Amino acid sequence: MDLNINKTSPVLSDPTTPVSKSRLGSSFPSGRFMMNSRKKIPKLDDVRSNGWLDAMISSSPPRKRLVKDFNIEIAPEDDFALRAWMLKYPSAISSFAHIAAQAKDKKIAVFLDYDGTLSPIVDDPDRAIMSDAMRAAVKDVAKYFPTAIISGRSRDKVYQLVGLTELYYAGSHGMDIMTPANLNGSPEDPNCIKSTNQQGEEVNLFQPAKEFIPIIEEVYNSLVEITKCIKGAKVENHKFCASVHYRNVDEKDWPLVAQRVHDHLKKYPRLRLTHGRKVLEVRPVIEWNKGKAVEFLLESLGLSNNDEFLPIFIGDDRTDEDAFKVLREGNRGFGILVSSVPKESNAFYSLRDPSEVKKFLKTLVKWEKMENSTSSF
Ligand SMILES: O=P(O)(O)OC[C@H]1O[C@H](O[C@H]2O[C@H](CO)[C@@H](O)[C@H](O)[C@H]2O)[C@H](O)[C@@H](O)[C@@H]1O
Repeated sequence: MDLNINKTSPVLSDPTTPVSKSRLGSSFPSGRFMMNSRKKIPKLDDVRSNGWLDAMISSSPPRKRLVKDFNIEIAPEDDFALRAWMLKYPSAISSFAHIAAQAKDKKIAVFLDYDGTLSPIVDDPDRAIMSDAMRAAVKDVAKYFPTAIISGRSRDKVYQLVGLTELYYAGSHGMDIMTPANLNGSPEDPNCIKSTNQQGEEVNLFQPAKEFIPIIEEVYNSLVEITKCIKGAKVENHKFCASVHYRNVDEKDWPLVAQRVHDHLKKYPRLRLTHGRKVLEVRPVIEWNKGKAVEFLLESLGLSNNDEFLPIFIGDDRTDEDAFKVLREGNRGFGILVSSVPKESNAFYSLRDPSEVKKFLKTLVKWEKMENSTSSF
């Protein structure tokens, strides 16, 4: 399908990593590895050599290690690796004094991912429910700091899961951002439209991939179709992107998931694929990601002056790295990676899991309250 891209669109005219070329190899024979009960299981050399399988295997800590992370059993070599990693990405809780020193005389802005950050990773994406205690902690944070959720899920879905009206929401990896209509500094952008939120208030919607809505709908339907015979596979439609989950697929069938998605996406050169935690994310080839969304929100919420504001982004996923990178490279603020196992990251600090995220958010509020009380003397 050929999309009619206008000049103001951030769509890349010459996509650097279209699914049909580059990383995935253009010589992939279509249908060669399609699942067919009468055919032998294919060799799958291509998905291996182009890195898809490695990326899929390393996309989330294996269950055995997660069990270790709950201190049930830690092998000495893992313990050593973890401690070495923690020196590079110190705990945001134990380093709080350092964070507070950086935030001195600045206003913190808080950006939060949802899955794996505010809610624990669970097998069924529809059951990734945030605890009441976490909701209360986020609500409290939003009383003191501008706070936004930037999720890979659709904006409606993440709002439904979080349910707090005091936050800003960006869904579909930042391709769907809602901000109040009355804000100063909302950029005059052709991708911005006026709308109303669920409370009937006027809002601005920034949707840089809106021309992709029909294609995502189409590809979602076909992905459902081509994965329906792979036990455990699940596809989600996030309006501006789609997710193919393989967490519940038997590991021996992961190559089939990869192959089917790969072969299918060859028909869509304007869509690309990124890896999340046991999920393949199908998204438009536009220059837009969570990092751009952070920049957009800082700008439109009037928080972009580095001398006045310190943005913090907390996330657990590869897609959060774009946000960490923007903050690190712009020397603006910093990322906090949520991980219980060593991972290379553009974040500065780490937290092990959502319960530590909650603790960090509470510490932030406590510190801000203290700062306010001492500054009023
Ligand atoms: O940016 P996020 O808010 O972290 O969203 C990323 C993806 O999160 C969800 O999938 C992940 O969490 C699920 C529930 O714990 C888990 O089952 C799955 O394996 C994870 O990848 C969501 O379902 C995806 O659509 C998001 O893209």
